[in-house]
Amino acid sequence: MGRKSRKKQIRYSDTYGREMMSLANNLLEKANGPPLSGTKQWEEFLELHKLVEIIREKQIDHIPIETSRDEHIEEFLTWLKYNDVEVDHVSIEKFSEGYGLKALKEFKKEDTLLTVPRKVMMTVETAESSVLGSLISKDRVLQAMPNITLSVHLLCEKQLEDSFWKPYINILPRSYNIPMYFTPEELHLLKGSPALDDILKQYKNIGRQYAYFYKLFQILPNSTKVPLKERFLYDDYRWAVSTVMTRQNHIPACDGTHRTTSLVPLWDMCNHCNGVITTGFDVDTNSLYCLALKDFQISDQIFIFYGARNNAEMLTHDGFVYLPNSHDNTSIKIGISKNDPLFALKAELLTMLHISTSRTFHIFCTEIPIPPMLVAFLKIIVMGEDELKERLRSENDLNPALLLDIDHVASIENEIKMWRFLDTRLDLLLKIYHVSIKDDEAMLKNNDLTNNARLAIQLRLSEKKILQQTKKYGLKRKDRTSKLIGSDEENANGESINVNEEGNIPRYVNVGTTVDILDKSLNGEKLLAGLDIQ
Ligand SMILES: C[S@@+](CC[C@H](N)C(=O)[O-])C[C@H]1O[C@@H](n2cnc3c(N)ncnc32)[C@H](O)[C@@H]1O
Repeated sequence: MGRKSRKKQIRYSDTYGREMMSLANNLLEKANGPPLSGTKQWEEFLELHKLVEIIREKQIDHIPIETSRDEHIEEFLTWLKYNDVEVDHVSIEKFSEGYGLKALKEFKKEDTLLTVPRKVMMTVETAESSVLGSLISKDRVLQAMPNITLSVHLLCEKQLEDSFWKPYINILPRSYNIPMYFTPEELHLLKGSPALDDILKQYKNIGRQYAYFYKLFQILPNSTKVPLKERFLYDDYRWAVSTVMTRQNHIPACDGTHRTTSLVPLWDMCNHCNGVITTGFDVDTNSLYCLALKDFQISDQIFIFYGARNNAEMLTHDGFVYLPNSHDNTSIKIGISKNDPLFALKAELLTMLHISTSRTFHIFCTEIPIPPMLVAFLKIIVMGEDELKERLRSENDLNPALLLDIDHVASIENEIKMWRFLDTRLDLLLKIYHVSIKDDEAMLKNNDLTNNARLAIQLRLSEKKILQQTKKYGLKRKDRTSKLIGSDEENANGESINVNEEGNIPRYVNVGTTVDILDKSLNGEKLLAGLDIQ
């Protein structure tokens, strides 16, 4: 099928085999280490990376010369047609997002774009009935991890000259932009980003899996049909895992009892845009179907929506950063110190709201960036003893669940303290990046950046912008509270506390219920109701 290789059949020399086994043992031992964080995690990554690069260097001569994807498109379309996939209304073209589908006719919103029958899909079930089947029945890793099974299945089929899926495999990308392909310098640009932890874990996992399978394939009997004993390169495994990661879908298993992980030819040529999920599976026709998420004119690129992911997930699992991402968010970790004398009371109140005392929250790029759980957490973390005790008694209007409502003002002092607390936390997070938004914007103007470096900078910039917008939002709410209530005063800690005309600190305000205190001091203006925060 037009694939040329430098060496038709690789016969490993004894020296290569011995060296590789020693490197695989070393990699397995290192990658099996306990999870680390911070500087230790980065140092571990550098060690793993060094080892993996030694392995890649050793295998460089075994990497075949790949043909271009273009050369295989016609053959792929013929294969699809032969297997009952309707391909007359779309074509495969190159776009800025890589290859994608172009509309050859007008599609109205909700028209059927594609139907792909199960028989062309590569799934965990087809893996079980393939040359890999007997190994899956014995190996616990393959049994427990469907993505890995599908990746190894794909790799086996890639090695088999007579694979049913050869025309599909030939049009798959040759390489990816997911962070597993980044150099340490490119990854270092993500310092400060919460995404880095997941990315380094992903790198370690792939290293561990590669070493595990390398050893496993070496001890397979010579009679094995698994075609990976003779050739199992790190680059091949990384490619297979990346292919599955960026293209997989879940469909009902043949017997309908569970979902199975699958690769769906043609459907997986669609690139992503904002929207809603329009892909489903019709069990009657045993086909995946995909509807148009909007009108597409002739020659438009056909996009689908991959799902609500933030840009960190997009980069880690899909290899791109989507700048108009309406689901973008970033995470912020907050915990109550065990040394806080009010820890027990705060913990009790948080437990009533099913919030743990230390956790990660997501903040969004939406009009109200802060989710209800974080609102409650912020109110509780800055509460004084009396307020906590009163809330815990849940009397009158002080039901703890009200704390989840951003428009519920626990007390003016509490309101101001919570936004101030958040502001300090956000400042700290912004500082961890070491590079300002302005610097990032300037760096992105540099045309010499590698594609991976550009992606890393785009991600950290999008995260910082969310932190910055949230900071603005919090400060506006705090300032509005201060202005509406009266003059600013400072308590003994130098913190400003607001007093009303009578010189009292208003305590509890439920917007929409007990607004009397505010109504008195604000000439009837409702605090926080209808805030327009840009
Ligand atoms: C399911 S595949 C889509 C087909 C792919 N473009 C190809 O050439 O085979 C997903 C990959 O397409 C690319 N992609 C999809 N949507 C994108 C977007 N909006 N911007 C940039 N790249 C995108 C990413 O490389 C992603 O990993």
